[in-house]
Amino acid sequence: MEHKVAQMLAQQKQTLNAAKGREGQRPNAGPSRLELERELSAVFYNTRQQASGYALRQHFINHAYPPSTKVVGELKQIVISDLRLETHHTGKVLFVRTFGQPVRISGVSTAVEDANGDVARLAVYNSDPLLGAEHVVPMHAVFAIKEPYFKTNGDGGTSLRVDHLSDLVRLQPHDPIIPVNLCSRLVELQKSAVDWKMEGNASYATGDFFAAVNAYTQGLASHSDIPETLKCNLLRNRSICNLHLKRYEPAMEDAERSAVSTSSLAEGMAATLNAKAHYRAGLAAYELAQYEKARGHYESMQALTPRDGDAACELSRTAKREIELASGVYDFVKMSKSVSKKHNRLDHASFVSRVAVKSTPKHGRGAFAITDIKAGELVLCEKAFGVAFGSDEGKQTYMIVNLNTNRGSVGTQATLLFQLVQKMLHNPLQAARFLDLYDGGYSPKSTARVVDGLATIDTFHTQAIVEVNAFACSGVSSTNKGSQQKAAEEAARDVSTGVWITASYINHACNGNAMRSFIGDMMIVRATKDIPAGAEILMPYISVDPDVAEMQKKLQKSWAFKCDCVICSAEEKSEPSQRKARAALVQEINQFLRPHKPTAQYRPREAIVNTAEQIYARLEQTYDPKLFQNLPRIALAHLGFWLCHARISGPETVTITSAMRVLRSLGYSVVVSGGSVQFDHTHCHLLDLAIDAAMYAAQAYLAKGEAGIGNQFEGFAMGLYRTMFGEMGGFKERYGGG
Ligand SMILES: C[S@@+](CC[C@H](N)C(=O)[O-])C[C@H]1O[C@@H](n2cnc3c(N)ncnc32)[C@H](O)[C@@H]1O
Repeated sequence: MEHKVAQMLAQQKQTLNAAKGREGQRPNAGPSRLELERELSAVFYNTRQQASGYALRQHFINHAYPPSTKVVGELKQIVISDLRLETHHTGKVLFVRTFGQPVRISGVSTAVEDANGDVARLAVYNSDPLLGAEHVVPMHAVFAIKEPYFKTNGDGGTSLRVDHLSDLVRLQPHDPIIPVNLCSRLVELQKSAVDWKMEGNASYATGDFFAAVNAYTQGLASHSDIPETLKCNLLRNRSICNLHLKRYEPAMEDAERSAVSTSSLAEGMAATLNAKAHYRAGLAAYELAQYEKARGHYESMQALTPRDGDAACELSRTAKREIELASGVYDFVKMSKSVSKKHNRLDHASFVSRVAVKSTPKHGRGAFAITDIKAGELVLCEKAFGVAFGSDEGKQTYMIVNLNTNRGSVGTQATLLFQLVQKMLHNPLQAARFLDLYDGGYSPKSTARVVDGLATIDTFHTQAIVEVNAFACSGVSSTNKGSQQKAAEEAARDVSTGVWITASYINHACNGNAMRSFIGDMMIVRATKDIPAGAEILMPYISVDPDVAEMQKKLQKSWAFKCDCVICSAEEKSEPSQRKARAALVQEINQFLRPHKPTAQYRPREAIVNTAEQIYARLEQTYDPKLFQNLPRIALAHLGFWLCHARISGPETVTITSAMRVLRSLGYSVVVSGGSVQFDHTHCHLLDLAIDAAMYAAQAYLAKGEAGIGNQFEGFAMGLYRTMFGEMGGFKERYGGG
C-alpha cells in the first residue's frame, strides 16, 4: 500500500506540474449549461449504481493556500469569464447560483451560473462524507465563493475548486449584496417571519435540519421588527436544529438568547418556553463539556417546570460527569462492557486535571504532572476531540495523499480531517483548542476567526496538525471484543484514528513513564512508573522496535524527530560493531523463531530451545553492560519470552528463572526475599510480555506451594495489565482465576 501511495503522489505531482504550465491562461470554451446538467445526472446515476459496492476513494491535499479571512462585502466582484486557470483570485468574490444535481465523489460537485449566465463546474472538498451532497451545495441556492480558485482537472476540463469550506458562503435570498440577475428568480422575498417559521418546522419534522436552520435564519433576517415572542421561537427552534447538527456553540447561543419575558406571554406559557430554552442550552453546554453551566441551565429548567422529569434526569447525568471531571473516578469495567462497534462514542467527561502543559527545554511543549502519580494510576482519561472509526466507514475507504507534507495514508485519516473541519466550522471556540496543537511547523498559522458566520478553518493547517497528533485506536476497547492481539492488529491497520487534545501534548520517549489505551473514544493514560509532581509525562508513540535504528526511522518519518531517550542514547553510544551485530541477530531471531511459535499443541524440541539459548547469550553480549546497566533490552525480552514460553512445562524453578529474566530485560527490578517480593518500575518498559512473564512466575510459585509469593506476582501482573489496557476486563479470560 505504501508503494501505491508513493505512486499516486508522483502521478498527482506530474498532473499538477502540467496544470501549472497553464497558470494565468484563459480557459478554452467550457461545457454548456445543458452539458453540465447531463454530466451531473450521469455521475449521480453511476454513483447510485456503485453505492452497493466497495469503493476506494482518493483524496488529494493539493498545494496549500490559506482560507479567505475577508468578509464578502470587502471583496471585489469577479465573473466566470474573468477567471484565469490555476489562479487564486485574491481579493475577489464570485456570486453564483447552483443548478444541476449535486453529487458526491471524493468531493461534492455541482454546477453554477453567475450573474452573466455563464456556467462552470464547482467542486467542494473536505465536507463531512456523512452529509449528503445536497446539504453541502443545495440546488438553486446563491453562494459567494470568496477568493475563487479556478483549476484544470486531471481530464483537461476546468472547475472552481473550494478546499476551505468557509470560502463558500451561502447567501440569504434577500441579501442586498447579491447581484440583481441572480436575485430575479427568487420568490422567497415576500415570505414573512411566520411563513419561514412554518417552513422551518416542516423541515424539522422531516429531519432536514439544514433546511430548517436555513428557514429559521431567513425568518430572523426577514424583518427588523419581528415581535419578541416570534423572534424567541425562531431562535429556540434553530437551537434544537443546531443541536442535531452538532453545532453546539450556536445552539447554546440561540437557546440563551431565546428566553421570553414573562410580560409578553401568559406566565405558564412563558415558563414552559423558557424551560425549553434552558433545556436546549443545557444540552449544548453538556456537549461542550461545560458541565457547571449545563447544571445551571437544568436547575433553572427545574425551577420553571418542577414536574418535568427531563431536568432531574439531565441533572443526574451531569452530576456523574462532574464527578468524573473532578476526581477521575470512572467505572471502567462498565464502560468497557458498554462499548461496541455501533456504540463507540461514550458519554463520559474528560479527567485531565493532573496534567499541565508547559514548555520543555528541547521538545517544544510537553505535559507535566501536577501531583505525584504512582505506577498504575490514572494520568488522564480523555474524550476524543474527534475520532473516525473504521466501523463507520461502510463500504468506502479513503486514500489520502498530502502533497504539502509528502505523506499518504489509507484508512480513517481522511474522514477524521472532514469531521474535524465540519466540527470547527461551526464551533470556533472548540476550534481554537485544536488549532493551538503542534503543526510540524506549518505556515501560515490559522486561527478560527468567525467571518460571514463561519469559522475560517484552514484545511491544510488542520491536516498538518492531524498528521503529527492523531493516534490510531482500536475502535472498541483495548481489552474486550477479541484479544489484545486483534486490537493491536486493527491499530496497526490504522482502522480508527482520533485526536485527543491534552494527550497531544505528551512527548515521546521509548522508555516513557506512561502508556495509553482506549475504550471507544476515551483515551486512558496510566503511569507505568512513579511520576513525581513536576516531572514530564512521556509515552512511546509506537511500540518500541527491538531494532532501535528501525524505531528511529519510523519516528522520523511520522513525527520528524530523533528520539534521545536513555535507551536511544545508550544505543547511540554503543560500539557500531555491537549495534550491527545486534541488528543482524534480531533478523536471525525473527527467522529462526517464526516456524517455532510455542502453543498448547506445539512445544519446540530441546535442540531448538538450546540453539535459542545460544543466540540469547550472543545477543546479551551485544548490550554494553555499563551503558545498559539498568535499562530495558528490548530484543532480549522478546527472545527471553520465547524461551520462557517454550519451557513452561518444565520444572518450576526453570520457569521462574526464565520469567525473571524477561522482567529484568524489560527494566523491572524484582527481588524475592523471604516471603515478600519487591517490584521496582523505575527503569521499566512495559510490554505485554511482562504481564505474561509475571503470570508464569505466579503460577510456578503457586505450583511450588509458595502461594504468598505467587499471589504477589499475580497482583503485580494485574497492575501491569490495568496499566497497559486501561482496565481489568479480559484478564480472567486470558489467565483464568484473577
Ligand atoms: C504530538 S506533538 C507533542 C507536543 C509538542 N511537543 C508540542 O510542542 O505541542 C509531537 C511532536 O512533538 C515533538 N516531539 C515529541 N517527542 C519528542 C522527542 N522525544 N524528541 C524530540 N521531539 C519530540 C516532535 O516535534 C513531534 O512531531
